[in-house]
Amino acid sequence: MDFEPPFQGACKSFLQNTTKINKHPEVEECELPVIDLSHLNFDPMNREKCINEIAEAASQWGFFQVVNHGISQEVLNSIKDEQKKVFHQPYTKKIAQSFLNLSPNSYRWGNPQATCLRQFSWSEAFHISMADIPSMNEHKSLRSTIEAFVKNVSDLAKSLAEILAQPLGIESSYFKENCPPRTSFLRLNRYSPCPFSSQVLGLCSHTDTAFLTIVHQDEVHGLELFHGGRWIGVKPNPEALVVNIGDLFEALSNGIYKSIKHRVVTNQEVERFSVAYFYCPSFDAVIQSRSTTDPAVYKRFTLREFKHQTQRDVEELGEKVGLSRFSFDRK
Ligand SMILES: C=C1C[C@]23C[C@@]1(O)CC[C@H]2[C@@]12CC[C@H](O)[C@@](C)(C(=O)O1)[C@H]2[C@@H]3C(=O)O
Ligand SMILES: O=C(O)CCC(=O)C(=O)O
Ligand SMILES: [Fe+2]
Repeated sequence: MDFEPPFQGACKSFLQNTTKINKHPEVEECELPVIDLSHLNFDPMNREKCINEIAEAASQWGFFQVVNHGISQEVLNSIKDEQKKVFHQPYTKKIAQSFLNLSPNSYRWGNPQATCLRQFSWSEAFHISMADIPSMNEHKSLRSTIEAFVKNVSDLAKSLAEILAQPLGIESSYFKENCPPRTSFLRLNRYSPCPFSSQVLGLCSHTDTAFLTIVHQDEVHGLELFHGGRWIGVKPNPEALVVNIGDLFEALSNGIYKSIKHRVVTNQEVERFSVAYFYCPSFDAVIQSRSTTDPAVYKRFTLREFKHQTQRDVEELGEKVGLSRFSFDRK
């Protein structure tokens, strides 16, 4: 059987191997907390209530949805159309570095370092650093759509981060100082239909390395999060964007906000697209709890140290270990 996209090394041999991972059990779908951001513009009482809802969701779920987020449906639809066009190009074209004029290794299919099926991701992605967008000259409509999306989503990410910082007593200038416009990045995801959907994940279980991530998912089910000891499916809501706390906010908040494991399951028939904006600081930003009352849960680290550790873990173990590497409790 020929596979589109092509498999190199790892996945091919995992699939030929008779050892199977457990079939993903049917999961329940949930309505994540939905927060109406228009309440932030109402009277102070409504605003306060909305801020509390956001902080509550970040600590109870690590995930929530936002509506009236300020990004038009037109921009969201056009990013999906543009995504479709680039992903539907032949693999050999996408893998060529000159394709979108991005930095090396921006396009990836699966994760070649996976050591077993559980770690494999049946998906392809473009990582687009903000610094690379101006060079996407040959794909003008993709570039202008991405610019329109980024203009809106970066403001939204900053506002949400500032709101989340308030109850922690973190000064509102923190994000302005630590997250210059070029340090965040976009990940365009495509999950192609998978003939082995009961065995292979679209994106293996992970937490995000960011302060927070904003995801626009299409109407195809796939995103699941680990909550209350089980996997729960996030029902696609076309009006909403999904927001999740990343590792950096969990550390900064001294574990109050939770960076939750999530994954994407595959589907046999239909392809699925999503776009994720990872709100990140500069590499040398120091991530450290500001709590004056509770002992620090995590050691102080820079994003550079965190990324190097993740890279080492992915190379040696096939997956990211994440924040527990920096925990004071680590045995
Ligand atoms: C193999 C891996 C790469 C990844 C960490 C992981 O163990 C599994 C998911 C990957 C992911 C997906 C979202 C983000 O793009 C990312 C930076 C993250 O935090 O988890 C990547 C990781 C990566 O590319 O290093
Ligand atoms: O595709 C999705 O819904 C989520 C993607 C994701 O978790 C990621 O890109 O980190
Ligand atoms: Fe993620």
